[in-house]
Amino acid sequence: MTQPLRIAIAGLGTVGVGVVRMVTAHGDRMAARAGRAIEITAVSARSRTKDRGVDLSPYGWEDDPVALARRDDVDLIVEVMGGEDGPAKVLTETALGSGKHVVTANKAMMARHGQALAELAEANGAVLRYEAAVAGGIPIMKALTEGLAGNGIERVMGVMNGTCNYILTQMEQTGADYADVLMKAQQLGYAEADPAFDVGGIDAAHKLALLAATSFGTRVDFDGVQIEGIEQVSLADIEQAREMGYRVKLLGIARMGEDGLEQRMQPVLVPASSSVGRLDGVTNMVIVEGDFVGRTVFTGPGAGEGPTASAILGDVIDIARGLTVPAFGQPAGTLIAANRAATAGPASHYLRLTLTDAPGTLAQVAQALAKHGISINRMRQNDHEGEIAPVLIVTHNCARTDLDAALAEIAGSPASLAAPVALRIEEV
Ligand SMILES: NC(=O)C1=CN([C@@H]2O[C@H](COP(=O)(O)OP(=O)(O)OC[C@H]3O[C@@H](n4cnc5c(N)ncnc54)[C@H](O)[C@@H]3O)[C@@H](O)[C@H]2O)C=CC1
Ligand SMILES: N[C@@H](CC=O)C(=O)O
Ligand code: NA
Repeated sequence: MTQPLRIAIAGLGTVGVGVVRMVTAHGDRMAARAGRAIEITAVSARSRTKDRGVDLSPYGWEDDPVALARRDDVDLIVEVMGGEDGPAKVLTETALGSGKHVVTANKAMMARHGQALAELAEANGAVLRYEAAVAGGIPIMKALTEGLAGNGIERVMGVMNGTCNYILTQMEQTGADYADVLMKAQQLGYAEADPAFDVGGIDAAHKLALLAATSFGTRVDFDGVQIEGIEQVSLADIEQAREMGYRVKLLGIARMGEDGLEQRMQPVLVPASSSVGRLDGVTNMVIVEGDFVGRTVFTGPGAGEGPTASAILGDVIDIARGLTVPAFGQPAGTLIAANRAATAGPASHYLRLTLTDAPGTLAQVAQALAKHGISINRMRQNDHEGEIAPVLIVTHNCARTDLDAALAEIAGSPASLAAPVALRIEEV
């Protein structure tokens, strides 16, 4: 009979408690599938006495999470504390350094230190997996490193932050206030410990950097991601976009071209009828375009207790089975440092301008756009009262640098009463 795989859990918040519940609920099923029992032997968190609604009495306890990696009765660490550096990183290094496997949900740590950690794992015959870190419950890392491994990947993109998609869709559907919806996302266990990571696009950028590295065989380059969050997206833009047939999404795109690796995470407009446009709530979507397979689309819950525990235990079962896929799908030493591509290509843009309601104002706008070679595809001025005229414009394809130059001119004119809003329209 094969020995059980003995796991220790560092962190007993949303995800850690989910892992305890899932092992308790499906221990027999997982043992049957893995061919050996999966046993929790020890746990660690900040508070030993907090009531988490699960029975921790069968497990050993460590006040110091790093001590879990030194225990003789632990083969694998589930790291679900979070934090780019600090105890999560020390624990992971200690475990891998002594040949213990690590399964982590920590995208911040992996996006910053993934290369070094993957090298450490391989040097010590340990396995490092992080399915839960990328698009929560969607088994996208497994798809990339196994099912799609024969392909050359040309582009990978998608919606990768459940909190942001929840906020954007709740605001659209209920007209609710941004701060209230963010608080609800926190209560539901979707948000990061610091939700600025979610709304600032940083969490999704961590995931995009990990997807890009695995897709293109490159060293993870988080600093190479151009990041814009959803903080500046207003209810007005969400509503106007909907009226014009679009929805606002925090979309990430990674593309490997002759000019290098382009990685960007930003709020964009997508056609409301597209697969990305139809995503609601905490749902994520990752689209992978491979040279032989074509376009593949993966969708599912991107955050929350159950989906994240599901991803963690998928990795644990693979390790219990003896699967030793490298962290980025190929030996860490073979990953190459990619050049960064200069800019995103031209695209159509949505503009919302707040102008004085006076003769000649629109002509000035058209002139400023024309001066920078930008032509107007659609323009709309809704009914309004008083002296303030909201104007919506959809441009034809244009370079963002040209658009920014035109918008700077418009913003500097006395006819402009508020900073112009510009959002890229992405064909997905
Ligand atoms: N909540 C979610 O839906 C998802 C979370 N993740 C990731 O999973 C990890 C955990 O997330 P949550 O469970 O939501 O966080 P949480 O804040 O609910 O729980 C964190 C747990 O770690 C413990 N902890 C934190 N720092 C510690 C330290 N220095 N020493 C000892 N214990 C410490 C806390 O006591 C708590 O039990 C993070 O890396 C997060 O990015 C990944 C995917 C989805
Ligand atoms: N805060 C993250 C959690 C999962 O990765 C999100 O909202 O997607
Ligand atoms: Na995943």
